[in-house]
Amino acid sequence: MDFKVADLSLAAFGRKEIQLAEHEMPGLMAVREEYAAAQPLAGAKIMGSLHMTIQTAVLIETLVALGAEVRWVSCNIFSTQDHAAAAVVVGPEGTPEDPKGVPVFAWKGETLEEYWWCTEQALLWPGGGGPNMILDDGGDATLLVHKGAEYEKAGAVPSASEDDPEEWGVILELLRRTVTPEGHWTKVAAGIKGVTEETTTGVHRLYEMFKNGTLLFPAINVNDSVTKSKFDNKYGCRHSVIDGLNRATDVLIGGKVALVAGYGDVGKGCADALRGQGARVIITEIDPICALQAAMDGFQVATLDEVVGSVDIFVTTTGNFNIITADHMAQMKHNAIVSNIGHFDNEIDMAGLARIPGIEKTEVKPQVHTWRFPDGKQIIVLAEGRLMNLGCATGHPSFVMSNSFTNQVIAQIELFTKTDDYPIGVYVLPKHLDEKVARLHLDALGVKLTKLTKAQAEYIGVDVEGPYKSDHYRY
Ligand SMILES: O=C(Nc1ccc2nc(N3CCOCC3)sc2c1)c1ccc(CN2C(=O)C=NC2=O)cc1
Repeated sequence: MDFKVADLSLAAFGRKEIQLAEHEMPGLMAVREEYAAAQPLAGAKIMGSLHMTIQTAVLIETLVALGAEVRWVSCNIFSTQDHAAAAVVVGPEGTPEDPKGVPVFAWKGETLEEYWWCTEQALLWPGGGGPNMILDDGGDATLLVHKGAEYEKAGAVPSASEDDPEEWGVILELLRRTVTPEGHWTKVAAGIKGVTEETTTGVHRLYEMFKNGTLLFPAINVNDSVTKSKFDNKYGCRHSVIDGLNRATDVLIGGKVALVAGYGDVGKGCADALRGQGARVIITEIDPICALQAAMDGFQVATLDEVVGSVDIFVTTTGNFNIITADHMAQMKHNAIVSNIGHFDNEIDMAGLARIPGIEKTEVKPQVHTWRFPDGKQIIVLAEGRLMNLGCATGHPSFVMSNSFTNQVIAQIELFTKTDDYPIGVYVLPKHLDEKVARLHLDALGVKLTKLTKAQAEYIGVDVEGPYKSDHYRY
């Protein structure tokens, strides 16, 4: 079995954490039980490009339990947990000397060249050919296959231009080495029944490809399942914003003033968590509906300029850029904590902060820095303005990922076993499957569902077994 990970001797530690995570991932364990006999993924050859963490290890081993052959890479050069990668390669039955698990090509701290080499390796099946399914997070695996096929059709690989990002040059170099006159990537693309995509970035790329007529196989947008995005954004961040703050600082949140920029699902989760810790929470918002919701939920809604000098803890959640500027940071209290948990890394103007004459940056510990101004006042910035729940903690907890990843498994089964029902296009899971994901998590929480009578179901125009809401219902 081919693989490349940091250190197989970490496998035993990884296996112990996988066993703990399985207990907190009831949806995946329930799917293993429900489908064990049917083996719906028998014959599936799944290439996965998704953060190689302990929780993802449980996802991988669920796909294998349902009959799939799997090859895996991480979708971020820093996100691999090396003990998770080692445990997946060794497998539950193997040893570091005799690994019996799944080929993984991932380690924490890959270079860009190594990252794309890993993706290429995971797309090459032993004995030739490629996968017949992709499980993607951010769209890099889908991109490589599409660009390879495109350049084989064009008969040439273009050169990167001056202002292209470095990564694009790395991808073109790989493609220059791997496209063939016989059509290596064209054949790989032709062998793929479909892709299931985890996140907004990858989903956006898929809709763009479908719109411009270049999408080569159908895709299921897992991100927009209610039991994925609502859980990641609201419940995941409600947990991990506190986790990140506590691991990074020993600040007592109770009694302090916390500002949450944005009151979408991420902001709602963060505001709820910070209020739960006893902070007085102020919200900033640009959207009148979200602002009204925040007011109805009992939060003060103000502008950052009005309150910047009285806040102890800042959390940005907007998905926009330059929410907290260098000028704002210059007005902050001494030792104010500044953090971002929004989708991108540019919500806090770190470049502007670094340009302040006389500013002094000091690392307190990894992912925690003080920035001292010439007047002696300093602020504490977490994860250098990047996602603080990933830089300072371990992202979302297992139970939240169980919801996301159960959607992935159900989407893989749907696309692999009912391919003819999915002509090339981008789909969301039908609502009854979204509801199924929720159902699979209820027993673990001791939830007892109430059943509709037939008359009640008819009264509201639904089946007794659901789906219970219209497709445009906002949960
Ligand atoms: O991105 C993830 N993780 C991550 C970890 C460390 C890290 N260090 C970085 N740098 C930047 C440059 O300077 C050096 C440090 S970037 C970075 C990213 C990530 C996302 C979702 C899930 C999904 N997930 C799980 O699988 C389990 N819980 C989750 O949230 C995982 C990791």
